[in-house]
Amino acid sequence: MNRARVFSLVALAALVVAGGESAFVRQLMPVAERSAITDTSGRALGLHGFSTAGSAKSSVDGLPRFTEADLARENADMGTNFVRFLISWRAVEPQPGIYDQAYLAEVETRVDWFAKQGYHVMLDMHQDLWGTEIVPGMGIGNGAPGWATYTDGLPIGQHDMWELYYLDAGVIRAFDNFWNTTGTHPELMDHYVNAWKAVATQFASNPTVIAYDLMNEPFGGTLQGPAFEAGPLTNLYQQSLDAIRTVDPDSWACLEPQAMGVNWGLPSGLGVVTDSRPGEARVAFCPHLYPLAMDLGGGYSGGSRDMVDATIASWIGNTKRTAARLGNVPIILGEFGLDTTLPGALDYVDTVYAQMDGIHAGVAYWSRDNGLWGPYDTDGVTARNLVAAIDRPYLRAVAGTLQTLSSAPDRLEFSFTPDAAAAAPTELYLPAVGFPHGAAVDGATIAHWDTSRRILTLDAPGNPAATQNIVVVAA
Ligand SMILES: CN(C)c1ccc(C(=O)NC[C@H]2N[C@H](CO)[C@@H](O)[C@@H]2O)cc1
Repeated sequence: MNRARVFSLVALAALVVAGGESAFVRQLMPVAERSAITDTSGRALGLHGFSTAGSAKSSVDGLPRFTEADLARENADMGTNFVRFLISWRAVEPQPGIYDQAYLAEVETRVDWFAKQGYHVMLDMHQDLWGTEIVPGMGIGNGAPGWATYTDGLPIGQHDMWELYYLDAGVIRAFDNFWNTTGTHPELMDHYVNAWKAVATQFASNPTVIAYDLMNEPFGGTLQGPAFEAGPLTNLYQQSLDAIRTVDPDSWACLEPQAMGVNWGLPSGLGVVTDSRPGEARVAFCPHLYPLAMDLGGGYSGGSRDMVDATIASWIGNTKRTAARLGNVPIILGEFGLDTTLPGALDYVDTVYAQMDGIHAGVAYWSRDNGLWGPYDTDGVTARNLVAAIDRPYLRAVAGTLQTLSSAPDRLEFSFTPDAAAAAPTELYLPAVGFPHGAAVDGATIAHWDTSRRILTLDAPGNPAATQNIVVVAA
């Protein structure tokens, strides 16, 4: 990325930070335990996986170029257990009020692939730059259907850097019409909400789908910062969750902040979304992390590394505060990723996963597509450097409340408060490279070691009342 582009984006971000959280609000942040995303056995889930896949943005059928064999390879190579699966409004609702049941069935076929491998699926209603029809036939954006695209004839230029399209009047207008900032298309948000209801109707009874990521990287058009996030964005999320709950009482709603600024470590002004379900709310906060300094091309080394580390520190603090404000909700890092040929790229990946361990956040790497950002070469088979970086020890599921977690290539250490009501045991994934002969465990007894899937299962603790401190090392 050239410097001019970076600084134009930073200037935009500066506009956003003005409306960010005040120091006074920060003082009020409650310091309380965040809830967890749980499975049907009541275990707190650790989620490691990929966004699958960017190829769905432009495919005719709206599905990613991803096969069951690709999933088997990913599971064998990296032991992942989670997928942020890209779907699109254009495919769900190709004509106003008409829902493509064949498409939803094709998505469910892929969900069943993940189910067979013991994965958890989050469906991501993906968009970038609004939709494919912002400039008919040019395939610039993705997500929204053509019938919901109203640029009102305002100009859209041509840019080498795709992000700069967000500055074009026609793109901004398409978003302004959707968010009803113009007041001329109040029907669009209603359609979006009902599209989510159609998706939730399809998957409400499918336990493999645990969450709905309500909108990818929302953009407010002329509305930026809290005016957008605490206004129409929170309103859309509330309406979407209310509609989902009429058919699906149990899936989590993952709320993304606006991408502008927040991806880069600035605070989010997202408002509280209430959950009508009986019992604990099932809302999660799902920001993305893309340090602007990484875009300077310096990768994760030298001065660029220092700036990236500062961004990560800011991002962690702001993310924790927003998750607390939303109701001490779980956190999923919905996207992070980079060109892994950049200097220090794998150190960056290690740093991000270590930081996510520290806040018990799930992680979906961007993305599962083949090539320089992904785990496999363009042939989809040859493993790239990223495979070894993502093949790392992690907690798949904890039969209680996680208190602390840290990991290294050949060690995983955690503490948790057991929940006697959990109907399944604590599980860990341990890669072959760090645990070639399995594991030795201090603080618990091993119930089972699945050598082929590399899953370690621990016995329930003898004294469930006490916090358990567990250290897992190579045997
Ligand atoms: C100016 N705005 C609104 C903007 C700028 C930059 C990004 C971005 O890089 N996003 C990071 C990655 N996320 C998408 C998929 O969700 C990928 O295409 C981007 O690389 C987003 C928004």
